[in-house]
Amino acid sequence: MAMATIRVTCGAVSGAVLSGGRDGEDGLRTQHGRWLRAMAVEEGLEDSCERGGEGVADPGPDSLSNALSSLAVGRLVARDKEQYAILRSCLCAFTEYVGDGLLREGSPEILQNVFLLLDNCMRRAERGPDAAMARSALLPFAYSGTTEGVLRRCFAHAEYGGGVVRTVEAVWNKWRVGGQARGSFEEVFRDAKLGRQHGDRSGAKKSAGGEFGRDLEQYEQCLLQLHDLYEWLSTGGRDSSKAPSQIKVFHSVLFKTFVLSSVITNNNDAAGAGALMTEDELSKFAYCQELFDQLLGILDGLSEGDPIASAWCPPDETSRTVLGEIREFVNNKDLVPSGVEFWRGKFMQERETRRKTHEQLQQLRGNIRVLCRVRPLLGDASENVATTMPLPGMIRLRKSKRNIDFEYNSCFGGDSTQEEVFEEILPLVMSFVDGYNACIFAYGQTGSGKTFTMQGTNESPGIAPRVLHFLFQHSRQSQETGVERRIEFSMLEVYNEGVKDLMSSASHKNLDICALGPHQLGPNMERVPGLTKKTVTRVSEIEALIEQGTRKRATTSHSLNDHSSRSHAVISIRYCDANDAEAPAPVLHLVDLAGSERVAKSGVQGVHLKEAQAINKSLSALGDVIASLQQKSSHTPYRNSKLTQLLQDSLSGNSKVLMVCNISPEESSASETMSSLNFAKRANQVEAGQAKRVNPLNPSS
Ligand SMILES: Nc1ncnc2c1ncn2[C@@H]1O[C@H](COP(=O)(O)OP(=O)(O)OP(=O)(O)O)[C@@H](O)[C@H]1O
Repeated sequence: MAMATIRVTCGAVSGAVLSGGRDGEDGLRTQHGRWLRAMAVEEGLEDSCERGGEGVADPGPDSLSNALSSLAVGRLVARDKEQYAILRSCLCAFTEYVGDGLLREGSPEILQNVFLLLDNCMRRAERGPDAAMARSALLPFAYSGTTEGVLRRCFAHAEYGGGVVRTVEAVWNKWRVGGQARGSFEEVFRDAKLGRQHGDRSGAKKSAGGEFGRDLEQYEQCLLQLHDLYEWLSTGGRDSSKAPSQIKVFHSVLFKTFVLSSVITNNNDAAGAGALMTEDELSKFAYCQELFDQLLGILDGLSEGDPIASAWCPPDETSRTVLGEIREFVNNKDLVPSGVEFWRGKFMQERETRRKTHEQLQQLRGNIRVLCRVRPLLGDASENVATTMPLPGMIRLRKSKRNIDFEYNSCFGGDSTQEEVFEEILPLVMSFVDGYNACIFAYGQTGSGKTFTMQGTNESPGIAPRVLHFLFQHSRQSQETGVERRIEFSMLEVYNEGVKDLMSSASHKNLDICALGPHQLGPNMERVPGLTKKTVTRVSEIEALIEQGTRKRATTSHSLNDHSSRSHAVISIRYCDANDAEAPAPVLHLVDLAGSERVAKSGVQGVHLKEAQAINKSLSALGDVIASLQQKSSHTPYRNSKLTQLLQDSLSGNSKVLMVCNISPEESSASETMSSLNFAKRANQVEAGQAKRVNPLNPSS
């Protein structure tokens, strides 16, 4: 319905061109006819002018009107050379009028229509089945230096009203995108204004209704162009080689549409809601906005590698700002773009491929893998949430009204289960049973779910008990194939820079850490000599051991967590060859770090303040080690804390390492969350190198 109305209106535009608008001086039509006749003679088209019905003196309103309205709606029958020739003559005539300064204050419609047609010609010449013909017929004319000169003169007529200026600007911008014009619109416009010989702005001011009408006409043109572009973009079989030229058109149409839509909206608002628009105009306006949204939706969903996405690069800052505004404008609305699903699917597919490739590369380099887990909201469900997961593997943090995106190997939301998390770390556990050292450490603010993830509860067991269950299963299977395994379990804590054995029934005395460097420790040498190791043979023993260790572990209550761990807990599991006590066995460390919150925020004092300071010292030492590994420094400061001395074997390339970054979703925790996410990002960049098998317990794997 909307499209039919547009054609009628465009016909009226052409009619205005032919009748010379409101010029009325010495008869534009006569002059026009004179020019056209000369052109027609030059082109050898006298016959067709005569066929127009009004003789050679005037090519006839019908033929020209038809040709112009065809052009205006972008429906020119291209194969008709004759039509192009007439159009070309017509355009030449109008342009010459402008060039000769014959168009004065009385002729804004003509000026505007000339540019509409110019604009349309350029569009026709850039695409469509008859592009080649249109190009040869029109482009030399439209892109010629003469036209640039004419455009410059037109700026001098800017006082005809905002509508004309905007049309000129849109045409000019299109030229700039095509690399045809020199200088920016603003510069040329300013120059033209300075060089203007006469002109009375106030006298030439148009009524709001007049300008508004012209804006709508242009808007209709945009609508047609947008419609074509939308169809092209949303078709799966579109030809990607045409993407750059399509995007050029797209840029300028979007720009123009945006300018026009704000002008129309402003005009309408100024005159009272809906006052200037008829119902039909409103529906056109809405249709245009909808198309516009859909186009942007498609662009948003394009993957990085898509030729359109790479061509979609705003030419300068101004356009970038305009595009930013367009996006804001579109994002404010609650539209579900229909054609977007296809592109979204494609995008997700490509993203997944990219993620897998990236992961393979990380494995080759021996990067620390990072898994991020968001704790569900606890207690006050009305608290504002600062974290979302817009895409797989991505965490978005909203902080100080800004969105910051972080990408990791995998991310888990508040509704994730312990099973899902274990499934994600299973490849690492498989590597461990295959003979590699491994380390999983949980990092995060206090109360963010580290202990829940690493140890869990009886109802919802975490990583440690699940790993042990898995090892029991695995050892049973290998027994069937004649290989006997033994599982050794130890648990210690680093508390106030002392190392304590959590499995020992003896007094809670501190243990020493072997001073040898990471590559100096022999295969069966102990990093913590004297640490109790329990051989576990039954599933039922596991829970009891973990519970015993956890009971002994230092916890306290402070303002952020009722049962906060004030120490770093390390569970170490050895998977040994039961028949060969001398055979080197791989070790898996499961590290539940103490909370990384700032001392002031936890609100502790006295002895707990000392604990907090020790935690901060060791975590900042861990941060220094990570930074040094990330920067590949020649020296890594493992010795600065007990925690880093303990973890040096895992971080120095002897192990496969995975970090779980636990975060709290609440807005009030955004600063702590940000620092955890940054820490995890740095850790993810660490290339520790490929770990080697300690002992190929399973040579076939
Ligand atoms: N994914 C989850 N699902 C359900 N409850 C959770 C989850 N993560 C954490 N919790 C709950 O949140 C609270 C705090 O979790 P937890 O004690 O594991 O945090 P923490 O990071 O270990 O804290 P701290 O560093 O102070 O020891 C606990 O009551 C825990 O049960």
